[in-house]
Amino acid sequence: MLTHFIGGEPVGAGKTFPVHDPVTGAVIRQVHEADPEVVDRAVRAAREAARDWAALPVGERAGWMRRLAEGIEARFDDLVDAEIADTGKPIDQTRTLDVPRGIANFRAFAEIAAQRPDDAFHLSGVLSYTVRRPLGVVAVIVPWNLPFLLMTWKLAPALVAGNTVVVKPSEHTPGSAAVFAEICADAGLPAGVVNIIYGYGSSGHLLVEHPGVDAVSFTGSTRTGTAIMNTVAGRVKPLSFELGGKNAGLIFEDCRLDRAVEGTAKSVFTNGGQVCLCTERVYVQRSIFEEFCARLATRAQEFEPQPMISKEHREKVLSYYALARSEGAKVLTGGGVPAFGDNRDSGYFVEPTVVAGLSEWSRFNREEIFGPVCHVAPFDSEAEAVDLANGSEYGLAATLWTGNLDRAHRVAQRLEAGLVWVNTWYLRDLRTPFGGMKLSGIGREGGVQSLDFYSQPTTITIRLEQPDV
Ligand SMILES: NC(=O)c1ccc[n+]([C@@H]2O[C@H](COP(=O)([O-])OP(=O)(O)OC[C@H]3O[C@@H](n4cnc5c(N)ncnc54)[C@H](O)[C@@H]3O)[C@@H](O)[C@H]2O)c1
Ligand SMILES: O=C/C=C/C=C(\O)C(=O)O
Repeated sequence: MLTHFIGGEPVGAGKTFPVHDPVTGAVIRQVHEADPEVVDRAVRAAREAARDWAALPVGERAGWMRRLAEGIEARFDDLVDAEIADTGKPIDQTRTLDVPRGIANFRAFAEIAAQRPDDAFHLSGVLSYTVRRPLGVVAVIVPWNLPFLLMTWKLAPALVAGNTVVVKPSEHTPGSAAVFAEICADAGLPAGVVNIIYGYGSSGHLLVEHPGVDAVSFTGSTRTGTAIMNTVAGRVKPLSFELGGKNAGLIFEDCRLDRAVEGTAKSVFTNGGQVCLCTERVYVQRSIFEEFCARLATRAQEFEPQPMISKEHREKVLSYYALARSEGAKVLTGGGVPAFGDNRDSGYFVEPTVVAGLSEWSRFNREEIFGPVCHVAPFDSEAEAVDLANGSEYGLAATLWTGNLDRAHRVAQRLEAGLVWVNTWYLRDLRTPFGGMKLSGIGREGGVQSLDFYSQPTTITIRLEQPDV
């Protein structure tokens, strides 16, 4: 039974809900669900801890971040196990991406914060400088696809900037957050600096609307982002939103085809397509279209299927497979449910899928699916490729494959996306701005952009005595 972590203590109040193993569908844990009383208790604990935490020198908070990174290292295997149990992710990915990024997130923000200078401006005897102070209590609401990576990506900068936090992980993936609560307690982190509560969207709603919450940092769907924005509008709480995507991949005839096929396959099928950065629209220059499609379809068949997070999400993805057919698509590979002949048949798997032949205006090509699936379409000119990529209401990420350096820069700078990868995908430098345009989000996190969101400046202006010379 997982209990909330509030004021440094386990709190086991409230109703409970089950978490399922996506590989087999079996119930693997029961978790307490945060009701209004629990949410209030967590926010109060965070408020009580806020003043002392904010008063620590940033170097000391950076020291805490390094200790948390060490704590994660010490519990590495437990975190891997918890993450795999809740998500069914491949162990290789969990050991090389999800958990290491938790460590890297704390280390990176410790350095960035400790080294950041404040601004100062001097002009004609007027000196202005800024001091930054934390926002107070930040609600951190995160999804199920990269649970530990995304939680720590927000926690580290929020904490090092001097805020205290109440985190609500996804109802599907509380396990790694529960291990992290133990890490905070074992490290001796002051009580109330990190509070973790569990529950569905209804618990998240109670948290963001609580008057003791000063700001909301949210990663999840555009639909939930809209709901949160409405909830907090009356109190004009600062929001950071990392939302959905409908990301394009552009494959030019001058690319290294083997790398483009492999990279595109990874960008479509990694984590079962359940990464906001995954490619769902692939545009290929006509001269190499047939060959590229054939090779991508072959590569899709080799991918070890990863389960969808839940029965409902699997139904959603399968409904898009059906939609593709009803909208007139040609299915190049997949489109169904794999049969294993063992207990995985009661899990939440779908086949990696590639389809073609749909209009840009089809629902399939406009809506985020969040599964191991893409649509492939040909283009004739660079200008057309850019227009096709930009013809989406989303603007999170884009990937382009070309051997022409001029083209790479020209196209990358014209794409309406917060992130553009050239001849690679999901390669990260944690100091860079991360986030999306249009329906994909508000603001950027990463590096000093995170510190800017999780703090607010006061500008102090002083008229200096003019020297008598
Ligand atoms: N841009 C990014 O960096 C990024 C990263 C990962 C995932 N995502 C997006 O996340 C989505 C998949 O995750 P999901 O299905 O868990 O998203 P979701 O929006 O359904 O849920 C995200 C979180 O919000 C909570 N929540 C739901 N309703 C709420 C409400 N009314 N008020 C407050 N909290 C509420 C959920 O319980 C969960 O913890 C996809 O759209 C994906 O693109 C974006
Ligand atoms: O599913 C979305 C992935 C988001 C990734 C990050 O926020 C990151 O790598 O920092």
